[in-house]
Amino acid sequence: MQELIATGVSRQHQNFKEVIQSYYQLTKPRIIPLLLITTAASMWMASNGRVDPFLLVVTLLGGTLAAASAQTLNCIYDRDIDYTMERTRKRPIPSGKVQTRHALIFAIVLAVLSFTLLTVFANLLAALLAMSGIVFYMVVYTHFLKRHTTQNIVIGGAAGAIPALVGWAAVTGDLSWSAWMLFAIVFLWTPPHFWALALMIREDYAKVGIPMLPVIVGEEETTKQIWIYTLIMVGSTFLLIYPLGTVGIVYGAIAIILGWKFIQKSWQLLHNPSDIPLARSTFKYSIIYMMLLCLGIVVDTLPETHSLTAILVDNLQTIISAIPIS
Ligand code: HEM
Ligand SMILES: CC(C)=CCC/C(C)=C/CC/C(C)=C/COP(=O)(O)OP(=O)(O)O
Repeated sequence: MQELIATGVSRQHQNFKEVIQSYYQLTKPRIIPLLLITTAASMWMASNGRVDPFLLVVTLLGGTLAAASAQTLNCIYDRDIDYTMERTRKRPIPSGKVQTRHALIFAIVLAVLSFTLLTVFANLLAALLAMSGIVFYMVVYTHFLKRHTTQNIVIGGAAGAIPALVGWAAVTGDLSWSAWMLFAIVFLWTPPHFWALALMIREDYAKVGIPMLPVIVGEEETTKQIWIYTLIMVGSTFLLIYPLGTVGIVYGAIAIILGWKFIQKSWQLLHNPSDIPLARSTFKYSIIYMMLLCLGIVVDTLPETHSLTAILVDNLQTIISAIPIS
């Protein structure tokens, strides 16, 4: 009955549209697009810029269903703390809009649909990887780590990096160093992404006893960790160029500009650990960063970009000699 107290909403009083909206909210839909962007970038890399549109659609759909299932399971498991935290108490389960049992059925249906879709239209490896994402996020992150260690999101972050593997596997049927490299980039990006947010909402986590890093070690140590992870993560983005050679100079230029800005933000945060607007801006930037970096991968791997850069390089001599030097 406590489920119904948060907002006073009764299940009997929901119309069809509200029911659909409640199930939609269970999937934490705002996070899914970025997971799909990493999947898509990986597909572009794996296919040298020539992605089969049908495969792209089914893989992204399968990925969406898997992520939605994982998030729904997380909403079920965390319904007690979600009820207590300000930010999460209006979620469908703590607010009494969806019954736990129905949410569980919904999550299972989503997972089955995802597995079937990916197995039939992509391949078994992509399907198994998507399922491993659900299991890892649910069992390793949500059950074992989230409530027990400050390293929860460092290790648990691997779940959020799995979509990068799904994309590569869907195209090639196996995994390569480049797939693992994109996985590593998302993995290393997760701590700065999440800890910047956790600096803003640490009181909420403290209230429910979740040992997120800023709650346990304070702001200064957290910003130090954000700084270290940002440096390693930005450095790692260049390994896709050398030694892996999967992307080229267009991606390189984009990675330098985006990475420099991320480093600047983390540096500022390191010197102003209590600056909440700065933490917010770093969190928001982390999302834009990942979006644009993935876009950089897509643009770089397009055959048109290759032709254009080849023409530019061929004509570099002529272009340079045409520049008037006084
Ligand atoms: C263990 C790893 C991660 C944790 C703990 C985490 C945690 C969070 C939390 C708590 C929020 C705020 C959501 C809200 O206000 O309801 C958030 C927002 C967000 N996260 Fe993460 N995140 C993780 C990994 C990722 C990954 C891997 C991605 C995608 C590649 C991602 C993408 C996003 C996006 C796009 C938002 C903004 C949603 C909005 O517009 O409100 N996150 N994250
Ligand atoms: C391939 C596949 C299906 C992968 C799963 C990827 C996945 C669902 C990643 C989610 C990462 C994330 C937003 C965690 C927040 O959880 P939280 O419980 O800490 O957030 P909360 O405090 O908002 O509940």
